[in-house]
Amino acid sequence: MTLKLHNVMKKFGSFTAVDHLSIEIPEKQIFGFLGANGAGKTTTFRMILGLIEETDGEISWNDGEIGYEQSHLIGYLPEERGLYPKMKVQDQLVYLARLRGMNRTEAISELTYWLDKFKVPDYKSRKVEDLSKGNQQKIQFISAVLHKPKLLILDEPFSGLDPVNVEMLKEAVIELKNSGTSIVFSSHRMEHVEELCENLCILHHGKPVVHGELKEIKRSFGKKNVRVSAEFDLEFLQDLPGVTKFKGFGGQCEVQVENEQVSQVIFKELNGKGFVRTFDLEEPSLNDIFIEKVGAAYE
Ligand SMILES: Nc1ncnc2c1ncn2[C@@H]1O[C@H](COP(=O)(O)OP(=O)(O)OP(=O)(O)O)[C@@H](O)[C@H]1O
Repeated sequence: MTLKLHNVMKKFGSFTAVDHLSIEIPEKQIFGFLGANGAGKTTTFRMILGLIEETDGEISWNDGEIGYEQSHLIGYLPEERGLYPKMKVQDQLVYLARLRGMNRTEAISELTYWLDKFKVPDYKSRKVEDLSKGNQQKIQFISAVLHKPKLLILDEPFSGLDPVNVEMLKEAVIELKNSGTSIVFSSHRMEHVEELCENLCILHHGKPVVHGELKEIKRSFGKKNVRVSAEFDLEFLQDLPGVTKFKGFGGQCEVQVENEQVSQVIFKELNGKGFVRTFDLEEPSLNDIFIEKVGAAYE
């Protein structure tokens, strides 16, 4: 059940929020959707869900349209969290599950599973407004997955969560992927995307500037990072040709190099200057790639 967006465009008046976006979201994978504030991520999710209509282009799932029936196979965690504050957690989750075609018994069995998993089994009879923001978010996540969707769309699922809850949610996302759910999530945190996704897209002013497999994106970026620790001053490295960024001081530094050959030049330059404790050549981080493709234009 591949989700395909072909030349999708969304205009609000004369403003183009999403501009000729063509992406494929493979099934049973976790797909990362990145972009600075206002890049068009939420707008894209809303079009996939049919909450707003695309101005142009096509969105298909398994080569068909996403109609009422398919919408029951989708789970959505919106960016604006919205639960009924006065309702008790179990009543609310059962209500939302029934809207998606589940019966009460199934809903209770699923929600019990998830509340146990999130280590909050005793929240069933508590009102949503009495829970902390992070715990409300867990309940909202449960409401998005209770009906066992085939496609799960998560708009910034990790924002506002403490590190323990981030880990818990990540584990849940991985478990859902392993059970065959296709997942798309947006995030501003590159390390989450790096850890969870095989494929991703970076949007910039509504246009995809990077799209594809994470491994291939890193490989084709060309630039690499060299991390050095030595018992002598390394600042001279910043003046070498092919060194594009330098961070550090004294005997510790991380430099970005144009390509692998430059790292060999650095290695030779270090030779004979003193004791080198570590020398590591690393792939660029997704953060490096994001800053180069998107950040530079904002700074
Ligand atoms: N209903 C609307 N009417 C007019 N403009 C809109 C509407 N919805 C979104 N926009 C504009 O479209 C652009 C993209 O917004 P969107 O919410 O999709 O961004 P985003 O990538 O999700 O951002 P963030 O990371 O801040 O959540 C923004 O400039 C926003 O102001």
